[in-house]
Amino acid sequence: MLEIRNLSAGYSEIAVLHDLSVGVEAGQFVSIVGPNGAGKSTLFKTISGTVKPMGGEILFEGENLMKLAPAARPHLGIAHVPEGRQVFSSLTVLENLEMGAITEAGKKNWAQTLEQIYSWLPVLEDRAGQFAGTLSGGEQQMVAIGRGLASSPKLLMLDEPSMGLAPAIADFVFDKLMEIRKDAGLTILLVEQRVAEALQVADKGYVLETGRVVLEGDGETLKADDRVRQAYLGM
Ligand SMILES: Nc1ncnc2c1ncn2[C@@H]1O[C@H](COP(=O)(O)OP(=O)(O)OP(=O)(O)O)[C@@H](O)[C@H]1O
Repeated sequence: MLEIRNLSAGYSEIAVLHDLSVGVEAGQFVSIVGPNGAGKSTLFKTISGTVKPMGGEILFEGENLMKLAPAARPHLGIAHVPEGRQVFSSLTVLENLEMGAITEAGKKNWAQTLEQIYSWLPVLEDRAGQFAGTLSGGEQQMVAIGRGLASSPKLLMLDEPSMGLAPAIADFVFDKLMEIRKDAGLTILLVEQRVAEALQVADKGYVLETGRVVLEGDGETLKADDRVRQAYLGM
């Protein structure tokens, strides 16, 4: 579904991603883990189009994303749930979800999608009329995920959904992602600093360090890898 080949990207001529290749097949749950500053968010921004690549290729269902404006990419079925949630604070929960339904597929399936979002994340129905800025961090993360789902995507990209959340709430978010993926047959690309949890749920994982893929493999194997255990799991 998503094929990233030899990608280089960065800011003002300074490369942050170097010759990076990542593949995501339809229906897969793929996690990208790595320390602060490794380039995880930059990778997502390059896929979404807010960062311009310096070289390489990004293909989504065979289509060259680099030829498409950032605004066109959600319409192909790519949803980006950004780091730090970025909910619209002065809009209600429902209005935030509606903002996600900007794509043709999102508009067409809206009633059904909203029902499905509420069944996965009932707190959003309970708080539909509440201003998003007044929600807890965990609830705001649900809004951000719900807003991504509202576009009826094929690929849901989540940038550190556990950031700033208590461990129990973070676990809840991971469980929800598994449930949504199973129910909707959605493809998920996750960026996370919670390495153990992210690899636990993943079919495939990549370890990113200073903008390069240093390890890749299926989630279980990577979690058991000595280098991962020592560097990220404190074992
Ligand atoms: N707008 C920007 N302008 C210049 N440099 C940037 C910009 N955004 C990020 N960087 C730099 O790019 C590098 C990678 O940052 P990025 O946010 O992609 O890492 P990350 O792996 O997502 O980190 P974190 O887990 O802390 O969010 C860092 O050195 C960062 O300082």
